[in-house]
Amino acid sequence: MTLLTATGVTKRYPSARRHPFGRRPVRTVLDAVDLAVSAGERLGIVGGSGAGKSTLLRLLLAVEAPDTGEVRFRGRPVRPARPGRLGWFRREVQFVAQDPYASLSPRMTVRDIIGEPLHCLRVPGDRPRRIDELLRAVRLDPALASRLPSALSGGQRQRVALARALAPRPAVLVADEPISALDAPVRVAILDLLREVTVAEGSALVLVAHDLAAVRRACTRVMVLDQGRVVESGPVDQVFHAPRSAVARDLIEAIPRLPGEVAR
Ligand SMILES: Nc1ncnc2c1ncn2[C@@H]1O[C@H](COP(=O)(O)OP(=O)(O)OP(=O)(O)O)[C@@H](O)[C@H]1O
Repeated sequence: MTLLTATGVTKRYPSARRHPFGRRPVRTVLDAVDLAVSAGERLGIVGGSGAGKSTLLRLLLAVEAPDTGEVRFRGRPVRPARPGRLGWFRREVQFVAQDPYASLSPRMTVRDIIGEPLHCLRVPGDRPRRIDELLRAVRLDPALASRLPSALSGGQRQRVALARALAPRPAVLVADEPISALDAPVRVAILDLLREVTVAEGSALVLVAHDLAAVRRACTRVMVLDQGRVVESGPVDQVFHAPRSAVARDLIEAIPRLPGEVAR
């Protein structure tokens, strides 16, 4: 079953003027991108810096609207709207940010952070029980539930962010470079957890990364972006072993080895 789709999405931004009184040139940052995420699927989006990955996520999350094309969830068009109006969509599509040092409220305990979307999105059910279940799912010691984020390591914070995103049982979890702010050994653990916990919770995953090895560890399918265009997509192993685009070949060459991972 197809859940989240982008059809022909294009995004343009004005860039710097070349002359003080000249017209502002417009840059196409995403160019007619198509994407479809099905239930239970784990899609990686890779590309170099400036390829348009974060812009694509902003469109998929209805934070920004595409200039042309559209985003749909279960066939229903999704566009940025007043906060209350997208509640149905926020329950279905949740987000894990890149930096767990910035994305968690410093004054809330772990328990309150994980419970916040249950409260804000009015998710029915036994909330304390769901929070305990999530703490177990992301393998956080229940003793940490009363701590503030400042008393947690980077990896523990990212586990909290993951538990919070999974709390409303989203159909799709979207993660933007969720390991880039973490130390190398912790990265592998978080990637493995992302894979395991999305399978266990029945959520599809969209994972943005610079690094094809990270996507290979967590995802089944990959889409390669370059200068706002999809240059290649397919099963991760196929792209990894027989890349068709120069960009995918370069990304494979640039792979920093994850600890415990053997070279191609
Ligand atoms: N609000 C904006 N206004 C103008 N230009 C923007 C805006 N947002 C993004 N861009 C430009 O769009 C291009 C793509 O940016 P984006 O952040 O989507 O790339 P990315 O693939 O996520 O890069 P990175 O891996 O470095 O985060 C960049 O050249 C960026 O400068």
